[in-house]
Amino acid sequence: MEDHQTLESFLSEESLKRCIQALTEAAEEISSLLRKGAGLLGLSSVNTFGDQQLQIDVLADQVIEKALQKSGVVESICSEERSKERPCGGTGFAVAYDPLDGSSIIDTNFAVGTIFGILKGGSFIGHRGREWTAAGCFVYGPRTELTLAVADEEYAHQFICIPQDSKDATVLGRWKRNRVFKTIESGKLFAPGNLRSTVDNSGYQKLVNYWMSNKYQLRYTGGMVPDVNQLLIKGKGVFCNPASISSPAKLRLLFECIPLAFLIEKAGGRSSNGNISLLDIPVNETEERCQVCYGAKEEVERFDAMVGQMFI
Ligand SMILES: O=P(O)(O)OC[C@H]1O[C@](O)(COP(=O)(O)O)[C@@H](O)[C@@H]1O
Ligand SMILES: [Mg+2]
Ligand SMILES: [Mg+2]
Repeated sequence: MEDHQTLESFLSEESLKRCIQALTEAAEEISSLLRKGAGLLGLSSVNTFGDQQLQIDVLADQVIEKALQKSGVVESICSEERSKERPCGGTGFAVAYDPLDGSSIIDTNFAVGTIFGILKGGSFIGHRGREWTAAGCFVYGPRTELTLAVADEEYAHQFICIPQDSKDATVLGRWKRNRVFKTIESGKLFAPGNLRSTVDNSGYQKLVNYWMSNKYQLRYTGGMVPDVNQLLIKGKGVFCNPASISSPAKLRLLFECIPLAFLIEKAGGRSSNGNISLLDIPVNETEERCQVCYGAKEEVERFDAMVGQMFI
């Protein structure tokens, strides 16, 4: 579908519109920083998860914070770089985000992204993804795109940022809908994260054998945003990142796993931690990590049956 509806006319609720406008402004700035190669080489410090941060991780985090503060509709924020929830100067929403996902593949010039989740109120703690207002991800590749799902709207929607010369164009008017994602079918495409865990996760090893002997096509970049987003675009396949004792869960429940589950389930796919939907797991702490599987119903059911949640 290419109806070119603007993001501005797609969003009907005024305060959500302001929140998403802030995120798109930030994404345009991050995309321009990435194009210039800003902050790629310098290491900054270590975040609350103990990950080494690049300067660009910290820059992207600050760009988003500033934009959300300006919006006036955000009560609290937290991010992968600064994981404690803190006030953001406005009222209306709590926003959680991974400012730059895929830091380890920025130097290779692969596609990377920003992931976000939005909930009405002041905190994510105690709430499940099913209660969220919206979630999405920006993809910074040859094109800058937004994949967005809103609780009150059906399906997941892709918007492309089309730079416009006209000074009159609103920021949201620059984002044009390109596709609507309604279904994820079973299809022979697999994106197997944390493969090292097959060493001591025999269920995952069996699942990989199943994919190989059934001639699935491997499509994995090491960036969660493009690796999960491709399931929507291709309308088929499976992504997973399971855990084992020697290779524990890496992905963050609040900043990465639930937002992408929100998108995938809105598009007719399934998500799981090996047992239940990621949208049914209440956030107890902003730092929680989780194993994940996303994709077509049958693929996620196969993951639950073969891998399950033994190592969570
Ligand atoms: O390279 P690894 O350790 O297997 O991990 C891959 C995963 O790590 C991530 O890069 C983690 O995200 P960050 O870059 O935000 O830390 C995911 O995008 C990806 O799926
Ligand atoms: Mg990440
Ligand atoms: Mg990150």
